[in-house]
Amino acid sequence: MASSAPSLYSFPDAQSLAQSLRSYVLGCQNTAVTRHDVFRVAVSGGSLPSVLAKALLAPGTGSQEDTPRFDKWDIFFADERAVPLDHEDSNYRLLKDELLDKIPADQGTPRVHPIDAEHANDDDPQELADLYQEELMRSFAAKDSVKLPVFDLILLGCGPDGHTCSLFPGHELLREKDAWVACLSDSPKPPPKRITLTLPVVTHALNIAFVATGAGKQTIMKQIFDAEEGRELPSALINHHAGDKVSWFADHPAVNGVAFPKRGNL
Ligand SMILES: O=C1O[C@H](COP(=O)(O)O)[C@@H](O)[C@H](O)[C@H]1O
Repeated sequence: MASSAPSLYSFPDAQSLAQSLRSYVLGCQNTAVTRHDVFRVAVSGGSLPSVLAKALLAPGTGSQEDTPRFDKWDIFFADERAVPLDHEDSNYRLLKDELLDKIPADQGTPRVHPIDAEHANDDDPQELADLYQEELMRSFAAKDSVKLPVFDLILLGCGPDGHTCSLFPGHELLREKDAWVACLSDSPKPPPKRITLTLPVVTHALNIAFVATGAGKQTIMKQIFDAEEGRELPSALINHHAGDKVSWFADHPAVNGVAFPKRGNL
């Protein structure tokens, strides 16, 4: 269990949320590039890619610290659906349409590591999970002894049921201790076959950010932050295990009525 609490930022509108998310992500980028000349980030699907694109594609101040350096980015996926990369359910396709295809040429080209269902047997999502774990091992394990990958940043969404990545409430995958990447064939949210980073990998990241917007998230946000019975929700487990490494970027409608202390600025 982490010793300290996550930060919950609340913004009046999409514009101010995007501005703060930009500062946060570029802060993580700059620290990572200074430290090891690469920024290793995992990205979710759902509502996250469009908010991230709004943050990163906006004109910046022109200062060095406010400039995306996509040539230094290694982009991985926090979860993916076992569908072709051009399928409308693909998280890769979503990120490509919202962000990757719109990056200005002078900001460089990221190295993108999709979870590509074409590389595995259709009926066997475990094969796809194994292949992606090998991809992570190639990227993170300079030595054979790396126990868990250390992402510089993992960007997460939170579903109205409290799921994050493809880790769903009450699902046995929440007890996974060894695998870096896991599969499921019984996702309660369609499509059923999915690949996901596991809880130990997510909580091992240096920084973890959730984006949760809209009144549709209000009930689950109260459960995650205020209610005893919400403690076992996947998003709450990440708060619990990663503590102050976790920052939530929410808008006012999503956190209306949440008692947990909220901040207005980074
Ligand atoms: O199915 C998924 O849902 C979550 C949450 O999506 P949101 O639209 O409520 O933000 C998302 O983070 C995940 O990547 C995706 O596969």
